[in-house]
Amino acid sequence: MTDAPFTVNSSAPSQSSVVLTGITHRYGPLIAVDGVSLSVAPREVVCIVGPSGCGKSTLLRLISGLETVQAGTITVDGVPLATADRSLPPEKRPVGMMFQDFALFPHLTVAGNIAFGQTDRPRAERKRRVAELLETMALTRYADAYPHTLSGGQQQRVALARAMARDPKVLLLDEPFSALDEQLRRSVREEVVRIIRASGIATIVVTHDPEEAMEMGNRVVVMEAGRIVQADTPVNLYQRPANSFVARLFGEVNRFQSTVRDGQIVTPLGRIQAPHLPGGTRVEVACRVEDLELVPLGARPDAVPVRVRHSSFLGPATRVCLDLPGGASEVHARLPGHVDVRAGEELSAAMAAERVMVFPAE
Ligand SMILES: Nc1ncnc2c1ncn2[C@@H]1O[C@H](COP(=O)(O)OP(=O)(O)OP(=O)(O)O)[C@@H](O)[C@H]1O
Repeated sequence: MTDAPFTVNSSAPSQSSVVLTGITHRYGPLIAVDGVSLSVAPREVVCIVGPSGCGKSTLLRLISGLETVQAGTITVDGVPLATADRSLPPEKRPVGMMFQDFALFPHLTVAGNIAFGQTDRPRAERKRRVAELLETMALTRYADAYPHTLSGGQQQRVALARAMARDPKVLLLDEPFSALDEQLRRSVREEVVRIIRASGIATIVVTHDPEEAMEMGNRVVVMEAGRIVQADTPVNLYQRPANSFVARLFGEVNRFQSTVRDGQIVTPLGRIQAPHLPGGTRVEVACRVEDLELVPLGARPDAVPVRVRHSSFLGPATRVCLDLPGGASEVHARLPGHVDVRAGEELSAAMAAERVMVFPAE
């Protein structure tokens, strides 16, 4: 059984580049960001993930200066960018931002788009930087093309080049791949991550896609209702989620409400040992669908008889919907590959005990 940790670790290991401390932001009566503290180290890619409206974009807008800080502080390399009293204008911040619709200027060429905003640099230096970025992004031969003549992936790289053109200390990417179709998204994502990692710029990516967050981030920050619920490595988020919300964000789970009695928790899928929890504690037991084991009926004494309601072949896995005894509720299992089970078939199901999660009942 996994003990769910309730602490929130949102600090980067060392030498933080971006540090947010106690950021709270309201829109009228609505608290969009609620006491967020977060550090991102140089070379680190941190992904912020959470449902629509949880405050992800507001956080990015506060760092970039598009929104004024009301409470808390934001520093980059120890230099304050914004407090409730003082604020650097967006153009003075060492921050590059890329938006979900790329926001390229249609009347400027690719080179013109990348050069935009570098007016504080001598012309020769600006040209050199644009040429360098065109090469990094494999866009040199499109330098004089206009954005509408480029593919989605190419436009994406122009937008990234523009965000990187002023050599920012921090890159902010807001839903960077949502305008791309599914097939293109994966390859462009890999490309973008490679470029970002090679640049060494501390990067914050906002996404609502947990898989994207896990794939891109050294650390993933989960937000819910304006707060950080957990900030951790993808492995820890999956294996030791702080609560049921985080567990469900990173995969489908079977959930049961129960109460601890005599150091045990009884669920429809068997008993779980919980010697450290006081009797009477209300808990939620969660078991990922891939951690529900199916064996022939009667093959294991600790398994519970179930009846297949239906199954779906998904390519890499087969998802099986099962009725529990009495038909009162259903559970789901996800088995690797193609598994030939038929509706009505009787099997036994058991939770992989070492991976069952127990949370305080919500
Ligand atoms: N300018 C604004 N005025 C009033 N309310 C706003 C404003 N911008 C955002 N909000 C509200 O603040 C909350 C947080 O919004 P935010 O855009 O930061 O969330 P999000 O997590 O980025 O959502 P999404 O994934 O849908 O973009 C939401 O309830 C939103 O409706």
